[in-house]
Amino acid sequence: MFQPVAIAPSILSADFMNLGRDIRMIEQAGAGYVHVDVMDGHFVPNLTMGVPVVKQLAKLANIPLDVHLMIDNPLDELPWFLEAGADIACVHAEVLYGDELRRAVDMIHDAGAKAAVALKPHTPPEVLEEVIARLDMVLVMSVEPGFSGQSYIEGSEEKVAAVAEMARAVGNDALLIEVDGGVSEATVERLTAAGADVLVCGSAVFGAQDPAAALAAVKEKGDAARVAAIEDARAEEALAEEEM
Ligand SMILES: O=C(CO)[C@@H](O)[C@H](O)COP(=O)(O)O
Ligand SMILES: [Co+2]
Repeated sequence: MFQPVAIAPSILSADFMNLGRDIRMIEQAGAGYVHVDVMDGHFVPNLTMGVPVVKQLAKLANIPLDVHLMIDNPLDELPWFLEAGADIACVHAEVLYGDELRRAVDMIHDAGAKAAVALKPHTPPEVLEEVIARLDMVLVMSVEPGFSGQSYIEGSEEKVAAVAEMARAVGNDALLIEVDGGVSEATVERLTAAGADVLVCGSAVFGAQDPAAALAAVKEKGDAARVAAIEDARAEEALAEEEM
């Protein structure tokens, strides 16, 4: 069944002096989430925003906050971000060892939020094996985390397809797959055709002359590619049945 894609504009690329105005603008343009890039200067070489800003964003936004935690110590800091109002809390698999990934997912769910795990471009989806059945979202990074405005890493859509296959195999039909990094009108179609549900857009939206129109254009292309992928799959099924 067709489910429209959701756009999650990254507030990191917005005007920090006018966050309320920019949030209203993306809400009116049809954004599904506000993507919040928290960077600690350790896990990534950039320092962005912390708990007080997330708290203010939670007050401003009428759509869910999707908080991408690019931090070294998520188990220590998760409680603060959950308390601050993260609707989706997304931790990086690369800094969680042994049973820590499972504990992070439990901590997020116990706080009533949705649990997401992010994978850097070189992290294989197999690291999700133990938790994928219970996850609400997987974030596939299509650039090295740290900065907005980077170019999409070609082939990232293959990881999206691999995550979609893993979710199907464990029966997690509700899992959302989010893609983050270099998503634009030029890259969205291959991503949604591969199974992406949520598209983070930083520079493609806030760097455009008309951000609302840019958001709508990415969404329109993503939805169209999704419809086409469903139609292709149906046609293949019908052909296979005829041949039986
Ligand atoms: O998490 C990150 C970068 O680490 C992203 O959310 C970017 O901030 C998205 O920006 P664009 O690549 O869309 O410009
Ligand atoms: Co991000």
